[in-house]
Amino acid sequence: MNIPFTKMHGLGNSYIFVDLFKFSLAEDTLSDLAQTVSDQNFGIGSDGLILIHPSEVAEVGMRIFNKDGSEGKNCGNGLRCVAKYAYEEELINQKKFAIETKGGNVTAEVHGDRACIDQVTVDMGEPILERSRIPMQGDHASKVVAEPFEIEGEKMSVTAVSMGNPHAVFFVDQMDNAPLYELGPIISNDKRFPEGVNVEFIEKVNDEELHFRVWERGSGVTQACGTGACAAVVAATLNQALNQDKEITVHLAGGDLYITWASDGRVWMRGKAETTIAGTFYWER
Ligand SMILES: N[C@@H](CCC[C@H](N)C(=O)O)C(=O)O
Repeated sequence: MNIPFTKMHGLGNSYIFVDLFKFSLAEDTLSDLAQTVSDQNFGIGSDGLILIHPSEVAEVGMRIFNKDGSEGKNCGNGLRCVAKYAYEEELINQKKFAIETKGGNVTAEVHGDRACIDQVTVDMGEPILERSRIPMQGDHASKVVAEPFEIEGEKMSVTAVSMGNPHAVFFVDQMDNAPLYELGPIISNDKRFPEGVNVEFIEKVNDEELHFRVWERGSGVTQACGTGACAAVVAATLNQALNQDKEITVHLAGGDLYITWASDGRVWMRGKAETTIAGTFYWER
């Protein structure tokens, strides 16, 4: 099979995008395809696969598959790339439009000329804080804010936020000491999170900046995570480390994202989206 693709990234969080407005893929191939294209030796090399598809409830739809072939429900960096692609490729004519995800619909606005969209703002909607909707085990209606969390003998405290996908946020005094590789994969698969979880370590720099590192469910350490950056700002605000309504600069390994948790409850994300290669992937399953 010859599959036309575009490789794009948001701050180094890279995905192989297949445009299902122009090409079709069978449902039972998607998980294998995600694993194959993501492999840097046998495929193209990426953090996963994103499908851009026609939607009945929005102008365009997005599905995200992680590197291990599991399907996620949302992807902040992917959304900015989908918005750039949809506008540049003339799937959409207006600069502001809705995108369907399995974690809910969002609204994106592209900035720049059709030939070159360099920034995208996304209204990511309201964070979900009830434990059962993260989902996380325990008293279902309660919020998980600075809750004691013991793992591998380490006593930590967790704040859990869903941005359509689950995030467990941990604050550290110094990012260099964050146990990203040691505890990231263990927490991500811990049974307290029945669907797994994206794991973020956050260091507060000042009232307007956070340092951020992530272990993504299904993909491992990545350069950036857009939904994770949103969850981090929500978690920092809930822990009284930040004020609502202020744009916060989140410093990720691959660059900066600008996140606002507005007092009407909605989370806004602004940042870059970039295209690196387009081509054809030859795949024999
Ligand atoms: N990189 C993404 C999130 C991708 C999905 C995630 N690994 C999950 O399984 O929930 C982002 O930018 O938000």
